Amino acid sequence: MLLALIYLKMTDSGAARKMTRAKLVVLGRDNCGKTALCVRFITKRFIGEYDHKKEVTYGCRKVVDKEAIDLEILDTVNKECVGPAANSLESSIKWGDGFLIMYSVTDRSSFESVSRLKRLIDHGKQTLGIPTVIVANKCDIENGRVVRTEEGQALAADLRCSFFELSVAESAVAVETAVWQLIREVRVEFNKHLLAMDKRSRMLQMRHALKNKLTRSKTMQW
Ligand SMILES: Nc1nc2c(ncn2[C@@H]2O[C@H](COP(=O)(O)OP(=O)(O)OP(=O)(O)O)[C@@H](O)[C@H]2O)c(=O)[nH]1
Repeated sequence: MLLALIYLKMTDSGAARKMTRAKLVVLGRDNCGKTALCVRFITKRFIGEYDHKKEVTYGCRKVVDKEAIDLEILDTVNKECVGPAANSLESSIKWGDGFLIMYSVTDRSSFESVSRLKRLIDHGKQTLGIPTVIVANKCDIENGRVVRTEEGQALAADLRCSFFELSVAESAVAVETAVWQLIREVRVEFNKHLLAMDKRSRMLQMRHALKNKLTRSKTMQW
């Protein structure tokens, strides 16, 4: 009874907290369409050619499921996993809350690098279940396709990631759907984390309150 009362008192004050910002990282082999996807998501426009060989972080505010969110989106450049590039990739992974791994259906080596990138994320975060979406791009180039849709689906199922096959060139909606899915998954993780923190802090408060109560009743007996 005493425990229940203390618990009720503490949960009364629990205000709903929302995720208001998130950091997303776009990974994938060169030329698979990472920059095109970031620009398409932010501006809704498709720009054919980009001249960037450096990492860029874009900032934007979007409303997803009626909740505003400030996003930082890191558009990485393709990195081999040796030397200083590996350190930079490691820090990008540590920085991010959610990951979008891209490949092009016209480039088998980009498809083959997906598993390696996912392993690096799992290793960098030291846990499984990090929000990760796999995007197969350039499905508009049907005659240049070398990776079948089913191969992408099977890989994503194997790695337990959401999967989208799309064309950044043809569909702003498809790009938005994929990035929104990632944001939703980041939100789920954020809420899980909050719950775990709340549970821990409630346990500590309960322990503290109980200790005080016991000390007081002992003092009264004297
Ligand atoms: N046909 C077609 N071309 C695309 C699509 N998305 C991107 N491209 C083209 O693919 C090329 C590479 O796109 P980027 O966005 O620069 O690719 P990236 O992954 O950022 O490349 P790096 O900066 O080298 O890492 C550009 O010529 C784009 O116009 C698509 O959906 N369909």
